[in-house]
Amino acid sequence: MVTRTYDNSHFDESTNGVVVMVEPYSQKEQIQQVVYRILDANLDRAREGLRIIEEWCRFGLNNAQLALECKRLRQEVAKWHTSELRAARDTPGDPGTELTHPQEEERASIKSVLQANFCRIEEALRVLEEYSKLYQPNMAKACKQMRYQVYTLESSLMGHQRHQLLWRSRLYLVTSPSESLLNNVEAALKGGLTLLQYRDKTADDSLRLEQARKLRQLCHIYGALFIVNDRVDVALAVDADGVHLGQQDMPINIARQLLGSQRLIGLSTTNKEEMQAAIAEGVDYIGVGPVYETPTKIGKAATGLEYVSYAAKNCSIPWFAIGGIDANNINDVIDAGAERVAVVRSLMQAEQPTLVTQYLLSQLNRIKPEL
Ligand SMILES: Cc1ncc(COP(=O)(O)OP(=O)(O)O)c(N)n1
Ligand SMILES: Cc1nc(C(=O)O)sc1CCOP(=O)(O)O
Ligand SMILES: [Mg+2]
Repeated sequence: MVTRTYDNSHFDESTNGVVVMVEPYSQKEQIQQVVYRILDANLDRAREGLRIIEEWCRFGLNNAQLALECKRLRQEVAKWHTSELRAARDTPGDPGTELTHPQEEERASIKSVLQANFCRIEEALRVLEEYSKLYQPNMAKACKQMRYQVYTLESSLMGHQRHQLLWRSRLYLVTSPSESLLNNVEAALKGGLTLLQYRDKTADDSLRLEQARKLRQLCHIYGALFIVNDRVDVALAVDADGVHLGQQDMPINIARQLLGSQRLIGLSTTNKEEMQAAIAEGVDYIGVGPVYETPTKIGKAATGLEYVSYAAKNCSIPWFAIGGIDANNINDVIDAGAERVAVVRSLMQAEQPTLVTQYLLSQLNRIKPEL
């Protein structure tokens, strides 16, 4: 039976030139087909991932600039998706189509959808970069460039997401050491909390890291922002959304250099001068307090409601009234002009943190529900 020959190396002298049976493809061609299939599959993967991100930028964020950047990248990837590569596709013969990971079947939040798809695009571009070296070295160079452009897009989009959520957050839970730290925090997240700060002034670093990692994971599941108090190194180590600093902590410009422009930096302020300096230094939000004296921060004199009223009139960035605020006095703080508050004891010592979270949020949402 004669099928096909591709080169003279298949001529069999022992049979006097009678071709008995030849491989349908030479080994070189077979490898080439495999490379084409890999390129085709990963071009598809990168294009799909970019489309998923683009849809969020366009419909979720209404952000034309980010959507346009996705579209540009998608078209750039498409340019390399030639008919030659598409022709190598063999979906029925691909054992990978049945393989899914349980994590792919469920996503906890938009943030995880975006992160998973950025990973997918970046991986696909890395595969394309390596295999296209066997195909067209120009394509390898282009894929490398695109991968770096996707990293930049990821950083802008994730930074944008963080800032949006910060502006929308009205209640901020600052933790205190507790046996039921994770349970309390999860209960508050269930009540609608979107901003959490891990604060423990005495834990040793190994416990601090372990707790920070667990809290970050919880926040990730509930789509909330996770901030670390005082420690830029811990924030970076656990990939937190940002850090909260006080007037005596690391200077803002150094923290910014370490954290970059996409992570959040909050600063405590107790008077107008500190507020104006904080805004000038480019922090993302400030604490305004202590409104009332509080055993959680012994030795810091209360600023009273006047500073809250001043912040309401003069602060151009998100600010959180803090210090002694609870379900009984929150309306006084709101009446003085606060739209956002931060609490420790009210939630960390609550018997039902979910209900208290819901109550505090309901009071804060009475004013300007559109935030
Ligand atoms: C939201 C918020 N506001 C203020 C503080 C206090 O920060 P700081 O003055 O650095 O004091 P410590 O919390 O480090 O004791 C805060 N943590 N969060
Ligand atoms: C950690 C902290 N910082 C403050 C500041 O004004 O800078 S007040 C404060 C403690 C707030 O705790 P509670 O809600 O239990 O009163
Ligand atoms: Mg501090």
